[in-house]
Amino acid sequence: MSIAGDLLDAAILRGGRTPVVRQTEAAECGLACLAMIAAHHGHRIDLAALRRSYNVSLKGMTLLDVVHLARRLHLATRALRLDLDGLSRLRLPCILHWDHSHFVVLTHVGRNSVTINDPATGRRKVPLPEVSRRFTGVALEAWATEGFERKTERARIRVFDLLRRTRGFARAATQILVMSVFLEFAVILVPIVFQLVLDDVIVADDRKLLVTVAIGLGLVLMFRTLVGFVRSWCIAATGARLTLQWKSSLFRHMLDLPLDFFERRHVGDIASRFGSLDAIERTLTTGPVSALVDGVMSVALVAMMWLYEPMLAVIAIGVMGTYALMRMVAYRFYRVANEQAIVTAAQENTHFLETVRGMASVKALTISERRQISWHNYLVDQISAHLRVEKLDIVFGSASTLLFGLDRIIIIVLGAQAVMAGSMTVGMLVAFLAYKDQFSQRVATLLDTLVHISVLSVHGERVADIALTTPEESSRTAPAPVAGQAIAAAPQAALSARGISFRYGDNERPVLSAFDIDVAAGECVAIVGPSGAGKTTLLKILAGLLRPSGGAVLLDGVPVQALGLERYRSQIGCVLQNDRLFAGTIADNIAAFSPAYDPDRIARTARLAAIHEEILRMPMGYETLVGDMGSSLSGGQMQRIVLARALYRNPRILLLDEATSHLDEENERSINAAIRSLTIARVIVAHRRSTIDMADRIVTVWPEGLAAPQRAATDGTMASA
Ligand SMILES: Nc1ncnc2c1ncn2[C@@H]1O[C@H](COP(=O)(O)OP(=O)(O)OP(=O)(O)O)[C@@H](O)[C@H]1O
Repeated sequence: MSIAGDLLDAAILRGGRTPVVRQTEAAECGLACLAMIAAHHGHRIDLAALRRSYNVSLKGMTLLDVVHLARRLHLATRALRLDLDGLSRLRLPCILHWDHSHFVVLTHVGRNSVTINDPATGRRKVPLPEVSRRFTGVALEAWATEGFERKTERARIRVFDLLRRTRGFARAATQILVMSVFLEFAVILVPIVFQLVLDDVIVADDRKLLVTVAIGLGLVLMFRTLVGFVRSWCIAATGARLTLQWKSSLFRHMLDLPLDFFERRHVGDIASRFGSLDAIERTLTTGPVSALVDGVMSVALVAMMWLYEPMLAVIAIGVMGTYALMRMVAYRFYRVANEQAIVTAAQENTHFLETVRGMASVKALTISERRQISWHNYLVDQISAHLRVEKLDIVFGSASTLLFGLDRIIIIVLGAQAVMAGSMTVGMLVAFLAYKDQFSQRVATLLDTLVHISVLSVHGERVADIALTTPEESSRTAPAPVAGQAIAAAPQAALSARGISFRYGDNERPVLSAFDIDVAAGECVAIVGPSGAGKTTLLKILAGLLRPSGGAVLLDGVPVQALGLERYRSQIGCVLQNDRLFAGTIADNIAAFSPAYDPDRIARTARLAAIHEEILRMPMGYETLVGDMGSSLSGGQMQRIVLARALYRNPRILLLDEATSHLDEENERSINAAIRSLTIARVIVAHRRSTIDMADRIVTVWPEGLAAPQRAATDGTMASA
């Protein structure tokens, strides 16, 4: 989209027409379209706020889901099937089903083209032949009904709140401010000295005064350099402190977020949201202080100019006013351009990370060319978005050079006339010009700073997605267990789940409904069921990783929530389907990077997991380094180390999700024997007969909504609990 396009967006943002809301996650086009339509009718809601009221899974939304959410926003809807001719009769803006997997908002229908707001790429005109290829023929009209409120709902972080809560910022800001004020004295003083030199020293040929003035100027210069040096030092130190404080507390917060937060977002997007803190820090370290100083200085400089020549001062103020007006008008599209630059950078980063992580598949499928093309497209989007911001900067830079240059010429001409008329001296004119230049520069910088600070809200919105998501209740935040609810010290425990219900998104069918399971202390239960039935989901719920929408998990009869999640998890040894190792040694990984690990216990658990001998045969034994995410190990080795890691914790409950799926028969047999010999409660999700057979009992999970005869047909061999 061009600068003209940005201008259009900006105008629309002002005028209440249909703004572009960009999706930041792959599955969010439906949400973004609804946000656009709601904004058109006056309810300006951002995606973060919408996401909070409606959980969309990574699979995205169907048209029916869009209808349901529209109803919650008090928008009435009408779904239609139509051909191209019917587009002109639609009530606009409306949602079009696009490319069979995407939604866009139709805002205008012309003779040869239509205008759409595409949540993925922005606003554009689409020629009718392209529409006929991409439009699936399904449209959804939406309009405000009773109960619809014109309001603004934004889940964003107020950047100044961040500052208020930052330790030591107020003190550092005050120091920087005081030093800035000292520096500014020099700015006010120097033109007066120039005037003195021109009017008194040169005219009167006063050499003694010249020496005094030169010494004075030298002292001012030294003072300025020193204060400037200390000020820059303070700014750098404050910036570093802010980054450290903000990033570590945001990372801490992120670690406490529930697992489903990460399951619904791309890793590149989360990284980019995190990176938004850098942008906030860069602007806020100096922004508020320099805005304050520039503001006060502008007033002081106006006063100085007024003292010299009010008429010339009025001209300087008038030109400045014109520039300020121009920046205000253009602010909105500067913001839109910035927003696009950030979102496209996140998309490019996500694609990049995904490609690097999936390199083996890329090569095996010979899709390097296709990945290259799609990455190239993202990169072009990103670079053009940045280019748009840069072009805007160039436009403003040139406009200010032109305006202030003209202003200077006018003032020199009028000032020279005043000197010739005797109402000003040459020294006064030079001093006035120095003040005027400072004034123009200060106000321009002040406006730039204000624009940058306001654009920070874009970054604030992105950080808010992490910072405002409610953390799961951990032991740190959970109340201390009430008497009788503490975890017993006995090595064995019973696990049960009562009435468990779960769905991945508000728009998803339930995976589990009112599901019950009891595992007695010391018992081994195998969970079986067809693929996609919900076994992994159940195991994650039992492990305290997913929070069920209904029902409760109980350890020895005490609900998990009452125990505190972290305390509960510390009792559980868990091996998930795609469990990962972290970069470090094998010993570090088995001991989960505990600083005081017990080598004997590590060897014992590795023996149980049938990996001890293999580790000893490795070049550096337990000190062998494991690559990023376990990449230097075979799938089977990784599975056994992950199992050893789970056993190292001395768990009271062991949960295994296809933990032996990569193993050969012999290794599987010895692991099964080891697991059978354990005396703790075990829950094992398995497909293999040999693993299922070692269980004391089998529980079958059936896909929700599957009728009994279908269940029998799905798997006749499975025993039911
Ligand atoms: N993150 C997710 N978002 C949305 N839906 C999901 C997610 N993870 C799983 N599902 C869906 O939940 C259902 C149950 O998945 P689950 O992984 O629990 O099945 P499973 O019985 O363990 O399957 P398998 O035996 O193939 O591992 C599936 O329909 C799956 O598509």
